[in-house]
Amino acid sequence: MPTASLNIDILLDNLELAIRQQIGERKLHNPLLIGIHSGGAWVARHMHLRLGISEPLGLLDITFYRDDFSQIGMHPKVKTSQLPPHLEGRDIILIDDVFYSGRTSRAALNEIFDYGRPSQVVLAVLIERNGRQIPLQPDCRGIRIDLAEGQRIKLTGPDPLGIEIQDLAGVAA
Ligand SMILES: O=c1cc[nH]c(=O)[nH]1
Repeated sequence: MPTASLNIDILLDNLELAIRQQIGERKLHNPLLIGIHSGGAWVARHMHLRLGISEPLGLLDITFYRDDFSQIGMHPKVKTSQLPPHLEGRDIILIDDVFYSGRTSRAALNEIFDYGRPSQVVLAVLIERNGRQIPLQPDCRGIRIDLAEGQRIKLTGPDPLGIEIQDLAGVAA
């Protein structure tokens, strides 16, 4: 059972504003938007439209870059990464839905740097929650929330329809 719901449109508005500020402050030139599969891809699609960027959106599947890859089973569901061949010197806005431990962002950065050496990378997330495990943090966020132990953020599809804070104790296994 959800204990609270978050308004997606308000979070998307906040994130768009925060990204526009970063573009100005850091003087991002012709930024390339990259969404992390799967939750980051829909957020990135919204930002891509809202910011009116004509270059196709980049998409990143971090499965092979996960630090727990050896433990995630024999048949991981892998989507293809779609990135321009040259990231050298580019200004990149890397987008995810939820920032939690920081490990997904670490994996995404490693993959990006294997394609080339960007000039700048800005990390933008719809929701930043507590629980960081490594020294990375987003530059832009739609909201920052502190969850209690045993709570999680659940995005309900499609696209998504809703964002709920759930008590894990109330979620069927
Ligand atoms: O590398 C990663 C990415 C997400 N979650 C993990 O535990 N490790």
